[in-house]
Amino acid sequence: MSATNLATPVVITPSRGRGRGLLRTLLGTPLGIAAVTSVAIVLLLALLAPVIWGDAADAYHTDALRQGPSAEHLAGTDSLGRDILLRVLVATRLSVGLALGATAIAVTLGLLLGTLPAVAGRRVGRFVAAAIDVAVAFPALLLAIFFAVIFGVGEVGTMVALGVAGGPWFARLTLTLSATVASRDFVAAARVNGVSRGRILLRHVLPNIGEPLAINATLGAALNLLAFAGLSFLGIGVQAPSYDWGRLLNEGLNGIYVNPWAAIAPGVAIVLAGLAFNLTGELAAQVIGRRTREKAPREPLPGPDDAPALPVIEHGGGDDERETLLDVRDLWVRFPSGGRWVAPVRGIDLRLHAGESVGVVGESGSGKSLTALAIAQLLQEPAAVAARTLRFDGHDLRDSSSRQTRAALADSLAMIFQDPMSSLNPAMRVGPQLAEVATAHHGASRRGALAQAVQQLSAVRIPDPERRARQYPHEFSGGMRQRAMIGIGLMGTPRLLIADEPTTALDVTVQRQVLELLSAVRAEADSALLLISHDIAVVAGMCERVVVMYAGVVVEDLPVAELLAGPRHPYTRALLAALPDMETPRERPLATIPGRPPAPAELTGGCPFAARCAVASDRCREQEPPLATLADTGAGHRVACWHPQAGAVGAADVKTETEAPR
Ligand SMILES: Nc1ncnc2c1ncn2[C@@H]1O[C@H](COP(=O)(O)OP(=O)(O)OP(=O)(O)O)[C@@H](O)[C@H]1O
Repeated sequence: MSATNLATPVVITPSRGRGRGLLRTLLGTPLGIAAVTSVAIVLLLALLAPVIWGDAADAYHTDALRQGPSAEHLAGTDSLGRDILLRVLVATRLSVGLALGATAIAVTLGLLLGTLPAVAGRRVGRFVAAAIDVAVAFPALLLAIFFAVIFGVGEVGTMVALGVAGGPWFARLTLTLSATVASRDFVAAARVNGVSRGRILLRHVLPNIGEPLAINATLGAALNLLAFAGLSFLGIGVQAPSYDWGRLLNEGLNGIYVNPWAAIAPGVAIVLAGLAFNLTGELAAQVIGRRTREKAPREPLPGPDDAPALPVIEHGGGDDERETLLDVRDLWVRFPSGGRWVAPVRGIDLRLHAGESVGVVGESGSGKSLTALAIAQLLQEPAAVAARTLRFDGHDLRDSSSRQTRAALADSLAMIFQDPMSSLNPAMRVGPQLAEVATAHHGASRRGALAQAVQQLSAVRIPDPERRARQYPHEFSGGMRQRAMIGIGLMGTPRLLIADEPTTALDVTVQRQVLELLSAVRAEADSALLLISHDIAVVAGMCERVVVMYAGVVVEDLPVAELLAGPRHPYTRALLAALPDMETPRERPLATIPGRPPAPAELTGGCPFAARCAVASDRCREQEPPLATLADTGAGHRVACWHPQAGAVGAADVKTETEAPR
């Protein structure tokens, strides 16, 4: 047994969440059955074997000394004629009990030590953290032997020794996990609200690290089982007349040439019990990891999974003769929810030409981000994505497992997220983060890539780029971080930039600068832009075309010029009419669209905007209108409405809160 194995927990940090019935689901898997059955057998033996076979295992058979396996003694007898199999079974209680006891001590000690820096003052905290680091540096086996001598050779002394030796590992784990949680915003908020350190630890930190600790404790128990057997084998652990598997193994090895089963039987027991604990640890990890996942509902998936693919369109609808860069038709995103499928994105049609800038607007929850993530192939299980056409730059994205498709996405599509702090690596300097793209995609040398990174930082208007390239993201302001993200996006040769609310986290002046920069640099690079925003004014200022989304569908797709002249869908008109301008009377309340968009699970089949629409009819409530070109609009203007409006937008297009929806 290696010293590093001894009571050294394997660190598993599972995802968090709550769910029901998952344990039952897991019991249906081979791993679940194996783990539960094996651990149940081990525990039952530990409980019952000494009661049932305790006396028989101690009985001497002077007529059968050191015998091999026979019908009477299945694994043979030892030098005093005692039945080896019965002794192995009876030893389960002591072996498992001591391993669990040592684990309990290690976990308790680890929790106490690991959380002390969080509750004690800074100086004490630093001292404890340093002491833990020093203790972890010692080989755990040597520590255990050292403590066994101090606490006294024997089962209790060795159990305490093993627990104390394993404590620093759990303390280090607790310290690392709680430091990660302690830096989260909800802990900072609790601190600002005057919550005491002890309460923060109990209410906010420990519940968030309990699961990984529990899993590692289970795996630690398996390692302690092996460690205890090892120490007993060395003569430090359990002393005669008591016996555990380690002692039986030691005794068996003395007569291995006469009866090999005397050594094999306790060896097998150690391996099987260790395996049972390991399987339980694995099972615990899976149970916790899967708790957030919903089971796939039995009902058929809504959407175009079995529908034939649509023919490729080289030049998208309208009069635009530019090459079609992105062609999305009938795109669906579905999630399992409460035993049903819900579809927050329901058959989106979207086309982008090379170099074109298109804005996607809509209220929160309309499916804008999911659409972008589905296009960039960033959605994972349990999301189910399907489309009749999903082509980008000549590649069928539905075949995202193909190497060429992945390479095309990596090189030609760049994504800029809402929060640059979470999309930049906090442990890496900014320059190397930009340089990584040049190294990965263009095989640039380290030095060459860094020079390109500095150039790019300068191109996205970051002052003193050489110095800034050597800094970490936390040393940048929010606006500079977002510029750096834009810089990263432009390090490759992106044909399409998808920017998902790129300025939401920034203040108004910086927002404007970042948007102007985005507009300028993408025009220079001749990249197309898909700008997602809830601000129709921003989109109108930056894009050639606007796609308006509502409750998972596109309700209007129109050129910006027609948006200003007067859109046709009542929702688009209401969005525009609700925009305040310099002439909006200050004494009047701001106009709002009363009500809220329906959640994906609340959709009933009619037009999703009907409940909030001033011109909705019975037909609207019963039948969902298709997205179509109207007789009096150009091919580049499509609307999904049974009663499209005309003319300039006015106050009548938006209701105030006092007006009830019809
Ligand atoms: N993992 C998920 N499981 C179930 N539903 C989800 C999941 N992710 C998103 N949704 C639902 O999908 C809908 C659309 O979400 P999405 O993030 O695309 O909205 P959005 O238009 O980008 O909103 P925002 O402007 O607030 O970012 C929401 O109702 C959301 O609750």
